[in-house]
Amino acid sequence: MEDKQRSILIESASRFPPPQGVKISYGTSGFRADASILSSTVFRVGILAALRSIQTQSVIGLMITASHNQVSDNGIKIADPSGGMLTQDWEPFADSIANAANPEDLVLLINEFIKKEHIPFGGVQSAEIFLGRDTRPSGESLLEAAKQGISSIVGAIATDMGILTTPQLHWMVRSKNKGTKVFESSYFEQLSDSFRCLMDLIPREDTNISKIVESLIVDGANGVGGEKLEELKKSVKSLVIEVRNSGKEGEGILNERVGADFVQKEKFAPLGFSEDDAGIRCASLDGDADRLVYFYILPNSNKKINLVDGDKILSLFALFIKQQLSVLNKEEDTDRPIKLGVVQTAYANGASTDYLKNLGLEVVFTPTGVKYLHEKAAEYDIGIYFEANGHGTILFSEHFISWLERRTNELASTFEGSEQHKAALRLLAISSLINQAVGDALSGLLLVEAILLYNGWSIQRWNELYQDLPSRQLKVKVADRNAVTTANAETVVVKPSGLQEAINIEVAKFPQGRSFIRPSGTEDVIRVYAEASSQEAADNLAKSVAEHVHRILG
Ligand SMILES: CC(=O)N[C@H]1[C@@H](OP(=O)(O)O)O[C@H](CO)[C@@H](O)[C@@H]1O
Ligand SMILES: [Mg+2]
Repeated sequence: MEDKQRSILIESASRFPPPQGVKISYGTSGFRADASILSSTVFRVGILAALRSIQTQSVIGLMITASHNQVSDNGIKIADPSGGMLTQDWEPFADSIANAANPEDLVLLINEFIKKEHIPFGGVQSAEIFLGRDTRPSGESLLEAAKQGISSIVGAIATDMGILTTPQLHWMVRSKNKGTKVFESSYFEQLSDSFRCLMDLIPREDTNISKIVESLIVDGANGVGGEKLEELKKSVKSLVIEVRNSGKEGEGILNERVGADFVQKEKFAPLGFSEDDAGIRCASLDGDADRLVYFYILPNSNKKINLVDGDKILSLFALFIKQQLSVLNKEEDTDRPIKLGVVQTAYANGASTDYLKNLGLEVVFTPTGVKYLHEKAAEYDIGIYFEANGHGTILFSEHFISWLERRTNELASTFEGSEQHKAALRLLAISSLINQAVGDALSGLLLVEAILLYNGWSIQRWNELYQDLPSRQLKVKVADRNAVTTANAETVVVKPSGLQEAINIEVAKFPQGRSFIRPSGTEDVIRVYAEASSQEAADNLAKSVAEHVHRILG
């Protein structure tokens, strides 16, 4: 490293001292903590992003958000050139620089890493980083810290893309690196055009549209998603969407008893909804709009809901895509079978997995965290992944898209307007509607709406695809959550010894029982999940497993 570069780094890093006595770690999706201790982390991630941009010769994204966490928290997520999450190989480096005690140690770590990764550092170099942030008040000063980190690498520039949802920023990074338009207006246009295309392909004669025309009510978690949905609404006139908790001044606090995480975990209507909404199709976004769940309020139930979670969104998508593929390939065999795969985590409700397998689909499991699901889904021609909490998308391989485009053109010239042609057009529209970079509540919502309209289904009909097994999630605070290691997509505890045996004994006591534990990657707790044939049984199983965790880990 040249002296000039070194002194810029030392000087700027000294303005962002790390918090004393706190270890910050790169979690399930980036760094997250109380906003007041994050400026040095964000500054250092700015440096990392610049190095990643130099190495990949591509634009990198930094999103300042703490998603569904409380408003006083914040965090930073990194988008790689494809628009996906930062490559896992770089996570240890992120961890180590975030915790470097002083500017000298920081420079040392950077130097070592540049050599190890053969980053073409020094001389003439350029790097560009797109920055986005959600609506948190701490976002502005953290944005400044990120900019300072970026500009402390010679040749690196930061481009502020403004207040965005996380998936919008990932989409922009992906688009920029593919050489397509990156404006926010282009994002909205792509979504609304492909949605309209799906609408136009609904067979008029057998739609039961009248059944579900009543408006959709969306809980925006008082965050950025509500605001953006108001924008998107303007160009999808065929949908009647009412946005509540939209983040407007005075409407409520970000993620406080609102949002997808609250709705999914509590199975209770968010603030701003009442018994008057009973039976109506409702959806909820999380604080940075990368999660989506649906629900409807049960009448006379004190705002209890039936939750239509990520597993059911996944099932709706998988069923529709499978149907379209079978129409497309009806008469002649294609040159090769199309590989359709579904990716879930251990948190997926067992009933959803059974349902998907009964449809004849290939279902695979990965550890928790979208980075794992996304990577796995990318192995298929069409890979559909969702976490139960509502984060997921559908990935179409480049190879499959090219094949589909060729096929669509062939069909247009031979069987224009045929069912096969329409199925091909629908699949193409889906590939453009659904975010290819990362799970996106806004694009997911439009696809759900399009499929419900196509099927003529109410939310109640959709919910009946299968019945969830009762489940319970608990958190247990322990001395050191990292003492737990797991295997088999986190379903088996390897360490500490004896714990898995204890869980097995509990599980065997309950019909349809299933339970697993794992250390959270975003909170300092052990998570316990249990499923059984009745709610009482699931609650009891979770409780007894939690007791073992407490006994063994203290
Ligand atoms: C059970 C659960 O919902 N876990 C969530 C949560 O991770 P944990 O590692 O469980 O804290 O936050 C992640 C990031 O949003 C999300 O990917 C994941 O699914
Ligand atoms: Mg989120």
